[in-house]
Amino acid sequence: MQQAQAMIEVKGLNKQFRTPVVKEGRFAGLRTLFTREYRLKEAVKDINFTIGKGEFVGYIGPNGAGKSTTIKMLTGILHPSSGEVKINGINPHKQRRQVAKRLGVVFGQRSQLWWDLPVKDSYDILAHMYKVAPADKEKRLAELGELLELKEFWLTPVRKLSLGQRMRADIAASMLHDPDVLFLDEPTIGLDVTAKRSIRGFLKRLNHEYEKTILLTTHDMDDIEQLCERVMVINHGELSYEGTIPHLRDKIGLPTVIRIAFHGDYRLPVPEGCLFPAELVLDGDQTFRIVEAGGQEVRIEANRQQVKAMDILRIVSDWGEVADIHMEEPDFEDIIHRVY
Ligand SMILES: Nc1ncnc2c1ncn2[C@@H]1O[C@H](COP(=O)(O)OP(=O)(O)OP(=O)(O)O)[C@@H](O)[C@H]1O
Repeated sequence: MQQAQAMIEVKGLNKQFRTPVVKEGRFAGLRTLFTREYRLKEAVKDINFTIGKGEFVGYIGPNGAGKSTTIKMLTGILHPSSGEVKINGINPHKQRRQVAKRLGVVFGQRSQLWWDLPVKDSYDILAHMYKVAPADKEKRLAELGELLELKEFWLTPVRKLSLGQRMRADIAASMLHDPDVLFLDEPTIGLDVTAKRSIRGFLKRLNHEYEKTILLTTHDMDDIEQLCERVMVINHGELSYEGTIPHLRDKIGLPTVIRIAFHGDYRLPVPEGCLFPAELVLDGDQTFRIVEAGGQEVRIEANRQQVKAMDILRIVSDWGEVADIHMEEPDFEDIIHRVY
């Protein structure tokens, strides 16, 4: 298999912050000023990863885990304490301007557009700042206008846009200079379900059709599940997981819940008066658990890596006449909660 061109390369990345220890008691302010005692905060510890061209990768972790610190080092805003970052072969700290040309950044919580100006005027200013040639600007705005459906609010001042429109306008702004890599920070925060769905649709198209490499930080696990093929989890400054979402599901191994409704009587293969949950061992050491049985419904839990859905169906059909069967895969939020 051909290896994708590396777009983001991070090797042995560390960032420590030195913050003054604040004294307590009388004259605390003065004593803090003069004692020069510092506390070291290791915000990012020996992080290594590579993101290939055209990948859509999630970067997640609890509050204060080190996500923003990493992104700031990737964009060249922060200088690493040690380690190396390359964006399409360029070092963002040493060649910040060249890297800025290759990067687009979207912050869900703040806009890069001018609040009182019509959307179109913000694009004129940004195109000028990024030195985008007028013909290229017109071509890109025509494409982005169609992709992100900007025309309906082209002449509206940014402060009058809905949050969903503002996010679309901001995504277009980040794309104006045709960057290779996009950093998205909470791009769907505060949006209603319809606006979220449309933003996710646009982001998918940017990734698939325009081959943009995207690194997404968010606390919205639906964004991650629906958009990212790969996820990196950072916790206390260290990468605690890196891989695909299905692999993460398998690794955490939360069970699938299966609800079976029976027509009429059914007989469970457990002793009379047995307390639930009851473990059942099948051929070949596979196990699943009957968690609850009441009325016409039985609830079981199984690890789908061990027990196939067809085996479960075959087994429960021996207990009685199955009227309905319903499977609930483990919730992604619950899986992530285990990783955090
Ligand atoms: N300039 C700074 N000076 C001192 N400590 C800092 C500084 N910036 C970040 N930190 C600390 O580094 C750690 C990582 O912070 P960071 O902002 O990277 O976390 P995060 O994962 O982005 O969190 P969130 O999800 O809340 O945005 C935190 O403990 C934070 O308090």
